[in-house]
Amino acid sequence: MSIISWLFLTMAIAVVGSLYYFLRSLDSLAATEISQRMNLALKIENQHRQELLEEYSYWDEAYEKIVVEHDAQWIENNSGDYLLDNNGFDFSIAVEQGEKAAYLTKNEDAQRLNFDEIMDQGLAELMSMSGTLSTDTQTVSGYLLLDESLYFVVGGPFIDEGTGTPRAGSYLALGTRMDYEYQNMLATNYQLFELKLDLSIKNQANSMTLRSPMGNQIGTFSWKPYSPSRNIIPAITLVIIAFFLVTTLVTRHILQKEQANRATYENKLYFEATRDSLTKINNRRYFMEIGYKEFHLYKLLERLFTVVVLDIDHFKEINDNYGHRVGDKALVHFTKLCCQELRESDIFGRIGGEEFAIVLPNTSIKTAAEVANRIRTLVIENPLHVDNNTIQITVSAGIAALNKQAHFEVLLDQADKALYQAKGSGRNRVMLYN
Ligand SMILES: Nc1nc2c(ncn2[C@@H]2O[C@H](COP(=O)(O)OP(=O)(O)OP(=O)(O)O)[C@@H](O)[C@H]2O)c(=O)[nH]1
Repeated sequence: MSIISWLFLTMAIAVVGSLYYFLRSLDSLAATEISQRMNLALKIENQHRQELLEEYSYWDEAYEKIVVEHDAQWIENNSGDYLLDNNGFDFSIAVEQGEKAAYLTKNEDAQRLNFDEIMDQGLAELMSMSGTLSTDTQTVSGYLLLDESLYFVVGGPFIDEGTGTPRAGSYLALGTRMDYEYQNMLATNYQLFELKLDLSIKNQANSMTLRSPMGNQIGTFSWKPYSPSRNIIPAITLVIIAFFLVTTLVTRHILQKEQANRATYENKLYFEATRDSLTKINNRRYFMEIGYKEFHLYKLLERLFTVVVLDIDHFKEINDNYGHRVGDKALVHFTKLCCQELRESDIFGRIGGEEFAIVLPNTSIKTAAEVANRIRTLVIENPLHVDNNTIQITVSAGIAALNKQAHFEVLLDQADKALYQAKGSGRNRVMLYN
């Protein structure tokens, strides 16, 4: 795997790890918040119901009509339908003089309740707890299990409006059945999810225990923990995938561009190191390098191997008569003409100012002479046309073939000697070394 791939892998692990930690923390925070919200919900509901109870027990007329006058009609109307319907209670119960008399009104949902059951299942405790309180209202609340349903009950004595003191021997309690409707109301008002009341006693996460006035566990309220991660994960996953996709594409693009640049640069370097800058054919150094290798290979294989050295005749005159720029054009022109006569396998190079050499593998000295003569003829037939001048060029060539020479330079030197003879014999001719 490349360093980049390792880098990506490490980055991906770090991102996923951090995200996992972040989402876990988020979920845990949310779970704590929901649990706090649940506690607050029950506290607020408790407070609200206690305030309603206080309002009623501070009402002297209620005390007079219920405890003193026993006005059944008044009781029915005021602590009955009105109180229950308008404030969400399911029953109200007024107890007088240590249970001597009781007035119980209840709505349809609490029809099966009776006074004794309510007293037995916890109201007696509530009353005794109220009595021990030194507060003005002596209001107490608690959960009671009545007729297999859980009720939230608030209770306290009637209060003398004038003196503000509890009236001894009187007690008023209001109960709310914790039914589906009540749970629904809690869920909606306090943004809680999937609230469930369970009468079996379980100690589990995301739940709270409900206790009777005496502190006994009588039920469990559980809720669904809110997991923000579930909502965020698809979006985050998309963002991560998009991020890695874009990063991968951009990196790939940059690397490819870099590679292409490097390849172009290397090609350029290679070209500059091996080619003659004017004619673009092999320079002397590179010609000698590959010529040397081919020479030894063909010597080993005992195959035909010939070298031709070419030199433009009286080139100095071209320079002198038309200038160096035209001289350069003549060199390029000559090179192009030579190339027309050469094979792919031939090695052509500029080995001096106006001196060129060709390595002809698998070629006899006779064939090499034919090639050299074809070049010579082509050069004569194609004078250089420049700046309205027609410049006739001729070339002389010397040829040597591989036989017993130990080095490539020796062969080249022999071809050069033949060239010298060609020059000496009047130029524009091809001579063989012998
Ligand atoms: N324009 C141009 N001239 C060059 C270049 N390289 C060498 N020369 C010139 O080529 C000429 C070669 O002259 P000589 O060596 O006297 O040979 P010649 O005039 O060709 O005469 P022979 O070879 O004897 O036929 C010199 O004047 C060099 O300055 C080049 O790259 N461009």
